[in-house]
Amino acid sequence: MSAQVLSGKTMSESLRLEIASRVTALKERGLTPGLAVILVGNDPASEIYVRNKGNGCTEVGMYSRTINMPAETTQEELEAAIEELNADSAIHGILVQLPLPKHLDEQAALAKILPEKDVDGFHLINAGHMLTGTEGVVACTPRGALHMIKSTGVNLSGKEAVVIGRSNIVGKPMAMLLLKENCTVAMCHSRTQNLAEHTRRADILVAAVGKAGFVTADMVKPGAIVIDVGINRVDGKVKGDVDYDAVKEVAGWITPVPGGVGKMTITMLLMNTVEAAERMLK
Ligand SMILES: Nc1nc2c(c(=O)[nH]1)N[C@@H](CN(C=O)c1ccc(C(=O)N[C@@H](CCC(=O)O)C(=O)O)cc1)CN2
Repeated sequence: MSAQVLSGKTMSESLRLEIASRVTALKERGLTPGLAVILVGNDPASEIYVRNKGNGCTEVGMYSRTINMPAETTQEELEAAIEELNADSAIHGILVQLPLPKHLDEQAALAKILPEKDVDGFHLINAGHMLTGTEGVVACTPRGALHMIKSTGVNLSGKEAVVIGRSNIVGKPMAMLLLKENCTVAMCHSRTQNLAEHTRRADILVAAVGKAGFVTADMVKPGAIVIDVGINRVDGKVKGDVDYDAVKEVAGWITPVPGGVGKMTITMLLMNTVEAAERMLK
């Protein structure tokens, strides 16, 4: 039997209704949640994501501001822009769109964002909360992926989860979130030996590799939840890390690309921003 498709579009629509009603409640108390996005340079994909973030804010009734900075921006200029937003009471969430131009120090810039305004969850304080399982801001893509996994209704406790990819943005936080759900988690990466032996044991398989069609049907346990975080451009089309058509025939649940986890990323950013604003009133 073919897998059930977990639609990021459908889940985002209902989550955005919830976010919009929380924004309305905040506005009734005199606070309009505000998100600031810093974009350095003119990477075409980043420009689209940043525009979609602004449109998302408008859709749920939030205030948004985009700070466009030239590709030659210095570290000092970038950090000064962040400091200004830290001090701005109209802004509850700040994010620096990644990747940054090569000459800039990403970690140093992220460290300048006030942890309570870090709606990407990339600040070391929030990464530490993730590691210790304490309350902090959870990175948007893994948070969206976990929401999709939970939507299956499968009891995650004790299940085998395999995450392929060890990035700070997706792989590592994803593994921590699954660990918090009491999964037995394996993190696989480019040096992992006998990768398929690991993936075939997975009840939950998360692919964040960055290679189109990398996960093939023979690597998947029948009935598994397969979450595809990959966004690869092939011949002008967006493809995931999973060989979707073949894996769909083996898995129990699967996320499509496009229209899967990617769609949830911006929705979870809106969720993190409304939550940051709510914390201001507590
Ligand atoms: N500061 C950040 N930078 C980056 C993040 C992030 O979470 N914070 N993630 C990615 C880019 N990203 C958001 O910024 C993002 C990627 C993909 C999507 C999305 O909707 N994907 C669509 C397909 C999009 C396409 O056609 O290109 C989908 O999967 O349906 C949204 C946001 C790196 N940088």
